[in-house]
Order: sequence, then C-alpha cells, then structure tokens
Amino acid sequence: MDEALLLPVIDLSSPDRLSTARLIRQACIEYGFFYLSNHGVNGDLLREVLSESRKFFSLPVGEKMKLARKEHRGYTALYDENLDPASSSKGDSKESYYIGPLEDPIAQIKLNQWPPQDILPTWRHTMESFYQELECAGKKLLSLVALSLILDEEDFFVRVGGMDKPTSFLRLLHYPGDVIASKKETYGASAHSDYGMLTLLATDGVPGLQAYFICRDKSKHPNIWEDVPHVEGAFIVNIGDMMERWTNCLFRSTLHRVMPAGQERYSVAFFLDPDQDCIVECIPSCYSESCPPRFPPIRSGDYLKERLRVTYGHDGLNSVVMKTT
Ligand SMILES: O=C(O)CCC(=O)C(=O)O
Ligand SMILES: [Fe+2]
Repeated sequence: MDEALLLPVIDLSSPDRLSTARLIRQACIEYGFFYLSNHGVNGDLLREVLSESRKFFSLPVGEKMKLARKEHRGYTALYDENLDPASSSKGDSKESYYIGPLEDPIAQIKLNQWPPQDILPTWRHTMESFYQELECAGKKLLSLVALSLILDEEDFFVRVGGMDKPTSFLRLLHYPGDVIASKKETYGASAHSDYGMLTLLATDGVPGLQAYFICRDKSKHPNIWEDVPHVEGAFIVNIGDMMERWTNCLFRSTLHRVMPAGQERYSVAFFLDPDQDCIVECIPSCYSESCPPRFPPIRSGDYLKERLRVTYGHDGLNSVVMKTT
C-alpha cells in the first residue's frame, strides 16, 4: 500500500457556500469520499457515543440477542452479515446496532429497540441526541450537494420529497481485535457500497477503512484499495448508491471495506436516506442526449428493501414501515 491518500476536507461552516459546493462536486466526482470538518456535532457527545457503544457490545451475547435486529433496528451479531455476497468469507467479523428514525411522541408505532434502562441508563438519550445532531449536519451538507449539482436550487432534495420523513439509520459498529483469520478471507466489513444518499462516519482512530478509488485516467494511477485514515474532529463522508443513481454516476458511490486491524475498533455510521416514498430519478442537469439516464426511476423504500434483502437474505422490514401510501 502506498502512502495514505489525502482526501479533500470540506468545511461545513464556511460562509462561501458556492466555493464549498464546487469543492464537494470535485470530491464527489473524483473520489465519492471526503472529510467533513466544522460540522457542528459536539465532540464530547461523540466520545460519549463511543463509550456507550463499548458498554453495549461488552454485554453478554444473550443480553445483546434480546435486542436482535427487527424492522432493521437492533443488534446484528458477529458474522451475521456479509456485505459482499460475492465473497467466500463466512461473514463479516463485526457486530452492530441499528437505530432508525426517532419516534415522535404521538407516533403509534415504536420500532427502535433500546437496552434496558437499569443496565444502560443514559444509552438511549445519548444515541437520540447524536442522531439528531447528525441529521442536522447531514441536511446542511445535502443542501450543499444540491447546490453542487443544480447550482440555483439548494432545496432540490426537499422539493422532490426526500426530506419529508428521511429514513436515516445510525449504526454502531464493533470490530473485535481478536478475530482468528481463517483460511477463508476475513474482513471486518467486506467490500460494499452504501445504499442511500450520504454516509457520515466517525471512527475511534483505529485504522482499517479502505476505499477502492477508480482513476478515470487509468494511465496515471492503477485502481487500488487505499487507506482512508481517521482525521481527528472530522467525519468521513461518502456518496451512496441512491445519490449515484440521482446523478447518473457523476457522483460515485465508491466501494469500501474494513480490514481487520489486529486491534479492537469502534465506529459509528449515519446513513442519510430519503423519505421512503421519494422517487429517485436522474437529476436533469446530469443527463443529456449523448448521456441518457442509466437507471429507471425507483421508489427509495423499494430500493432499500431490495438491498437489505440481498445483504441479509430478507429485508427485516414489515409492511407497516415500507407500505406505499
Ligand atoms: O466502520 C467503518 O469504518 C465503515 C463501516 C461501513 O462502511 C458501513 O457500515 O457501511
Ligand atoms: Fe459502508
């Protein structure tokens, strides 16, 4: 592996929105990855989230399994998931915990699962606060992404209904350090692209994340897996598949994976996904007669459901969540 690539750093607090949008456009075309600084998410809150995450994953397996993933919320155990169905790996050597959209006080359906308060009293509050702060940063970033694509329409994703009721998921991840490498390939997370619009990722600083950057000018660099190192105080942001569809592959949903670091690792990913009824359809500025849309329009909820079915063998979502209204 060559020395680590330095991805662009986008300052979310910059008052020069147009220049920021141009930088985002360049980063998304070239890499599909960038760092996000000055994002407004409290650093102490992130440390708290990582500490609460550690407490949860340290519980006995039996306790964790009481919260096993239902409706795509809750615990997924070690080797439960294989993000690259084409690989021969026995499953990814990670465990995780999903938290979906937060319930509003009058909602009848409560889908998120929470560890018992007598075991982890401040857990739910910490995760809900973090979810809200990430959603706020994600929405700000999304309006800059819209600006980077359409220039005069910062609320594009709001106008197409993507932000009516976003279906974002927060995912806590734990990669144990003592995984015994079998003869089969073992990955912390096997090669995959994310399904949604944008992913904001925070790590505890332990290395492992790699991305497969495809160089448009193949004479310059071969395609290669590159380390994506942790940058203190910044989120790693990557483009997801729905954004790739929206932009007709102008913005890249780059393959990435997590290699076992021989050391325990914690990370938190926030998948900013559109309202399930939003139709993901090529943005007019991203196609022309010579470059027609590559994908047919698709309902976001249907797309997500299919991707989860491939990853887990079933989507884990019932008709209540995914029904078309
Ligand atoms: O843990 C990481 O660094 C990456 C996790 C990831 O790519 C994912 O959960 O989609
Ligand atoms: Fe990912």
